[in-house]
Amino acid sequence: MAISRDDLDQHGLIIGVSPERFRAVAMPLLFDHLNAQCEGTIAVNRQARIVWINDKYAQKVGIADPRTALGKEIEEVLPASRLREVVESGQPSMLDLMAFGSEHFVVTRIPLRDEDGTLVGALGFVLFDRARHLKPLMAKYNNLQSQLLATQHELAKARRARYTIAGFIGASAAASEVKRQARRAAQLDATVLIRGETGTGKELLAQGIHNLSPRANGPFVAVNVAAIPETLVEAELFGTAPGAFTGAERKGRIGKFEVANGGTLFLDEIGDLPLPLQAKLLRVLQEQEVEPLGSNQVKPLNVRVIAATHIDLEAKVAAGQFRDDLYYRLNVLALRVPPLRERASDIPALIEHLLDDLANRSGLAPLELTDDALALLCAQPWRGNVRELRNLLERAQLALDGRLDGETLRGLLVDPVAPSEPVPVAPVMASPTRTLAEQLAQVERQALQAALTAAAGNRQQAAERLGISRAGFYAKLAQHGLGRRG
Ligand SMILES: Nc1ncnc2c1ncn2[C@@H]1O[C@H](COP(=O)(O)OP(=O)(O)OP(=O)(O)O)[C@@H](O)[C@H]1O
Repeated sequence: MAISRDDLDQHGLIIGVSPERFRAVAMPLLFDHLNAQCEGTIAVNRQARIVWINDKYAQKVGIADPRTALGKEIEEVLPASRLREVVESGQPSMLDLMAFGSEHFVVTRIPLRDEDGTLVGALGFVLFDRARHLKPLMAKYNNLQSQLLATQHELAKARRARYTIAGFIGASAAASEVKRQARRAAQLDATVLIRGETGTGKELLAQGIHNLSPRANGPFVAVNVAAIPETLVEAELFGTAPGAFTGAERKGRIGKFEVANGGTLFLDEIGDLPLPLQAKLLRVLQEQEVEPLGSNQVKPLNVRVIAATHIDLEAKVAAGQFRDDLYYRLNVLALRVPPLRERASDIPALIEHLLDDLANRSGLAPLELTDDALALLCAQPWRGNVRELRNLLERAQLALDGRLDGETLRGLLVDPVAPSEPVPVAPVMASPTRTLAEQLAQVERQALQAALTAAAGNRQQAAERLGISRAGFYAKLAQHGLGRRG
């Protein structure tokens, strides 16, 4: 049965043909056309087993005799095929990319129904294979795909904590104590509250705790609560459900709690968390499940929270601005990071570390400090702590030609404090948990640093103050990792 000339009017339009007859004629034609034009055709039955495959397709996928494929489950021959979904859902998949080995085919899949409309199988056509027609498009697709993979890799890397507890530079009693507490916190899985002025290294320690904890392979996600507009904090932390909002949020957003699942969430400036959200955070911490905004479904979580603050949280609790139950929940393990002025003996080692780090990052040679510049640096109060010190050294490195002397430094400091009295060294507390050798080493290191500070960085004088030879002094500096500088 075909459409005859009598079925056409003078314009060539088909007339007087019933839709059933038209369909009966067109269907086999369409199939023949697709079969001939396409790069391959395959059919499966209701169980997604192959019932037919044309020679072209068989050849493309390396099957010498198409009959050997018959009866096999589709995935056995085409591992990435989604024909099974089509036979199960009855829905076509009009255009898709299907991977085969290192190639990608552009495919279309349609369900096959019998005369009663009952689903009996599915047909798959390879519209184009990558090699012949779609090279430019596929090159673009492959390029985007590899860019996506690289970005995902970068993101995962960025979410890995960079710092370790050992990377927290300082051997003063105060620095050693906070590192000891951080190591202990890494062994436990409880919530941690890190207190300390701005720039003292709270985030660095949080990363160090994460890195030393059993969660080290999970993500480390940092959120600065104070940096997010109040109206967005809830969505940022807990996420939003799809459809809960219009515009950009329509698709829903994954909250930072979910991003940190399996790892650690660092909540910086926790004191700035709006009161209504404090209740929600408390619930998340207690229940270990999150309910995205606009959703009525809870998602289970496994996140450790490390919070940090530079403000007097107890005063906020007393003023009714911070929930006391949340305060107690966060304060399970409390760490206080000392300000730099309480551990001035650590300044020379910190300077050395920061200069090396800046040199590594910039590709420039490390800045050389003269003895008077070092002494001047050691005498400053550093209200912005290590961050301020780092920023100053960075500015100096960019502005100067590899060498920083006292006079130039005075020009860079806002309100320079002259080095006069030696910076007091925090006393070492005798500890029953550390060995005698460790405690003696700590005292020795502090003595070296104090002598250096008192001698304004002059090593000969520092050695004399300590009553040891210059060579002996240098050997001890090296032994304590205080190295050469200036
Ligand atoms: N003990 C340290 N050893 C080495 N680098 C440090 C140390 N403390 C701080 N830094 C460096 O100083 C900078 C500030 O540290 P960090 O961001 O951890 O401070 P913070 O206390 O979290 O600051 P804020 O309260 O402002 O968020 C970072 O570049 C960090 O690497």
